[in-house]
Amino acid sequence: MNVPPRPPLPHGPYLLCDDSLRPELSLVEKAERLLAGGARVLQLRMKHTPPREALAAARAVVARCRQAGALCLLNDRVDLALLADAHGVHVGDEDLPPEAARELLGPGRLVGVTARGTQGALAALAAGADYVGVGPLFGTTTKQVQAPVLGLEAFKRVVAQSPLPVVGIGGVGLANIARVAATGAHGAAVVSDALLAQDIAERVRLLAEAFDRGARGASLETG
Ligand SMILES: Cc1ncc(COP(=O)(O)OP(=O)(O)O)c(N)n1
Ligand SMILES: Cc1nc(C(=O)O)sc1CCOP(=O)(O)O
Ligand SMILES: [Mg+2]
Repeated sequence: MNVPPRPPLPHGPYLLCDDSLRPELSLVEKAERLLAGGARVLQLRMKHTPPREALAAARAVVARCRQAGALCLLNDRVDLALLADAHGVHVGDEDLPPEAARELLGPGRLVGVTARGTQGALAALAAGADYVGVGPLFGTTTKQVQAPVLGLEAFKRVVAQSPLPVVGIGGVGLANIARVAATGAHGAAVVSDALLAQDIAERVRLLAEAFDRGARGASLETG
């Protein structure tokens, strides 16, 4: 049986639709605003949503993403990704191992894995991952991360050495996303800078413009 190839991960801002910020907005409302700003990849991160509500939200958000031509990845939850027909998952050390995620999801969906450095990126490749989320790049208050802040220089080395596309995460926002893009990173994951903005859609547009500016600078540098 022919399985359609998994979609490529788009370059640029990688937006998290998270239930821990802006509780006055539903996850679907957050997703709609992120997508209205042109988000091309969205990760649905639900740490506080009960299972039945999470399944309904996953189905609704995946449907919105598909309508908008964007990818939807589920944070942690391989079961919800399958039930909601999402484009894939993102898993870290406290989740199912990436090999198991790949076994369940098959070859047609994306598996993203958290890495703290180059060794983690090499291990993720061996485990069948499609990309790595590398962080924390800068300080963040969105999550207590049990790993040191990398900073741009160390992050740039990981980008250069990683065999997989790298998405930077942690403290990324409009003030620094161009510099993240200038490292050659494939993407930059943003949670609070987008979701806490008064106009979420406009913030996503600005983040994408700034990422493109930084990436163009990087490609001029490398010829
Ligand atoms: C793109 C991206 N990178 C890293 C993470 C962190 O995932 P994880 O380590 O599993 O932590 P939680 O998000 O589950 O708290 C991510 N979500 N996305
Ligand atoms: C979910 C997550 N994972 C991280 C990691 O380093 O593994 S940092 C993080 C939160 C990022 O939020 P913000 O964009 O608001 O700083
Ligand atoms: Mg996780």
